[in-house]
Amino acid sequence: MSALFTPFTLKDVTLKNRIAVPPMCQYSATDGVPNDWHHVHYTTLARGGASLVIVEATAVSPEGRITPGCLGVWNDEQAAELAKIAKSIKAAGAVPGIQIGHAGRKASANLPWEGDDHIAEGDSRGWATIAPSAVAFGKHLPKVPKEMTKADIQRVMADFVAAAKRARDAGFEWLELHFAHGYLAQSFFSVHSNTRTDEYGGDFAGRSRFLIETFDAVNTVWPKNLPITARFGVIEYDGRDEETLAESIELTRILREKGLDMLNVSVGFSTWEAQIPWGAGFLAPVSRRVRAEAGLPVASSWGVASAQIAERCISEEDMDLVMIGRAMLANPHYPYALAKELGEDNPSWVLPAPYAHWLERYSIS
Ligand SMILES: C=C(C(=O)O)c1ccccc1
Repeated sequence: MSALFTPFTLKDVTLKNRIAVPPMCQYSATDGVPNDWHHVHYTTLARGGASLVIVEATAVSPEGRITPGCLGVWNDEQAAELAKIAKSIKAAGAVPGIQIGHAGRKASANLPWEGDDHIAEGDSRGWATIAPSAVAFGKHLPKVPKEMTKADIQRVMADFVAAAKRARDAGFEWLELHFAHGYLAQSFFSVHSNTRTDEYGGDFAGRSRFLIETFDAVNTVWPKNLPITARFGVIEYDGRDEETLAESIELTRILREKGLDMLNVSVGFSTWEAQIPWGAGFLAPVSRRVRAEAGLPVASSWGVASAQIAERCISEEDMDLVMIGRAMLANPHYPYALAKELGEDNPSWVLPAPYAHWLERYSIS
């Protein structure tokens, strides 16, 4: 028995193995409403043997989308379609998760394959962006956001709460707050983007306040028996990694004390000047440190694309779940291949019975 194919329980949710599909934007919605692309996409992923499928970054408000093609959960029409997706993921044998977020100063962008840059001023497809400070990300995202007022901050937090309620009522059983990748919450935490001088900026406590208050607010409505998690950029690869890691671990400890059940460890992506050491499983040592020093279960991702790396991440306790994204897009049945390579008994039964039956009965190999 491999470590990768052991169950994992958080609160009332038990995952059948340690393989999760992380949120990956599909940029395929209109007005934030899921369509056939999303229904087929998520059902296909869920039938592939992963234990948890997390629906992509779903915006808590129209302005919170990264692009006009992003999903939203700010209205009942969106929630009704998301409920169908949650039901399909569960029926396929995986736990339905969803990531809710706000893109902040990275919002109002073209689709990645249509420029990946801010929509030009005057183009009616775009919209005004908001952020902790009137500081642009730069490069392909030069738009200067409006500095958020206290009223803006309270409104966005209320949007997160409303989004969590809709996700709960839609049947999702795993919530991930998007606190990573240079989007709004991360941009409050990062010195690259937050130059505020009020209580939402400045020192560690000020830069953490939006994330803590948003977590607390969402935690009041999320069911106590279901996991509440966050994806958070704990490192920036910007030359000040030890300071960032120390602050990130401290913030994670605070959130753990307030009820955070798991951290999905990622990169901050707060500056285009980051020198990210891309490579197979490159975040595993960072994930290991956060897990040990913050004292909570962690997941992580990025380059976990072989049976050996995936198994090692779990068996050596670098993380408790491996988030396998791009390899799943390349082969949605990748967990089946992993089970075979790791010598699991009856590997076909990682897949749903209608598939496993045929794979086992007339096995030629
Ligand atoms: C579209 C992203 C997201 O939703 O977090 C993203 C952005 C930067 C790196 C990886 C993923």
